[in-house]
Amino acid sequence: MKIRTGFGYDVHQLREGLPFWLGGIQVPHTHGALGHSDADVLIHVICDALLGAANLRDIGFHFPDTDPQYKGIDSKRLLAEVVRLLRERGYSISNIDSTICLEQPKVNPHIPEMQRVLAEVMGVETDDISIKATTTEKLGFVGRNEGVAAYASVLISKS
Ligand SMILES: C[C@@](CO)(OP(=O)(O)O)[C@H](O)COP(=O)(O)OP(=O)(O)OC[C@H]1O[C@@H](n2ccc(N)nc2=O)[C@H](O)[C@@H]1O
Repeated sequence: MKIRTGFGYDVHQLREGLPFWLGGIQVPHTHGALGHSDADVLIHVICDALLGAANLRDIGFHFPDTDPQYKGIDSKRLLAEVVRLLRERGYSISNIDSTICLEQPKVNPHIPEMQRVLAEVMGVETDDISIKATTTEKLGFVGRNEGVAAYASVLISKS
């Protein structure tokens, strides 16, 4: 049995009037995330953690932000492809832990739905996906509501 860990980190700017996709759902807010795709920072860090665990480079390597086919793409499709890449190499996902760094809005009310949506995309149990949130006490770009950051760590295994 080979057990490997992976880690992901990503940031997106927040802009007024954009849709705020986070954890595979749209979160009601005055601002949304800016990006080439739907800019779902939580999905991106889970993708990077999974790719890193399997030593398959990173999300930008597989889905370049210069490629028109990814313009506005639903990041759940990127996640499904990353899971496919791991599965075809014999890896299974043990568990994921993540933290969203965001001053507002509160993420807690949306976490159960995010877990349900992401578990379905990845073919895992909701209990395998931990999602947490924190402010940065008004410090830095997150504290100034200029952006959203996220971190994820994963454990994958193959027999
Ligand atoms: C999801 C996508 C879909 O197109 O776009 P966004 O919606 O985030 O914009 C991309 O995969 C989002 O890739 P992401 O990796 O977050 O973007 P960037 O931070 O700009 O990095 C793009 C690529 O450049 C590489 N890179 C980045 C910084 C750096 N100093 N040197 C590098 O070689 C990274 O390894 C990555 O492969």
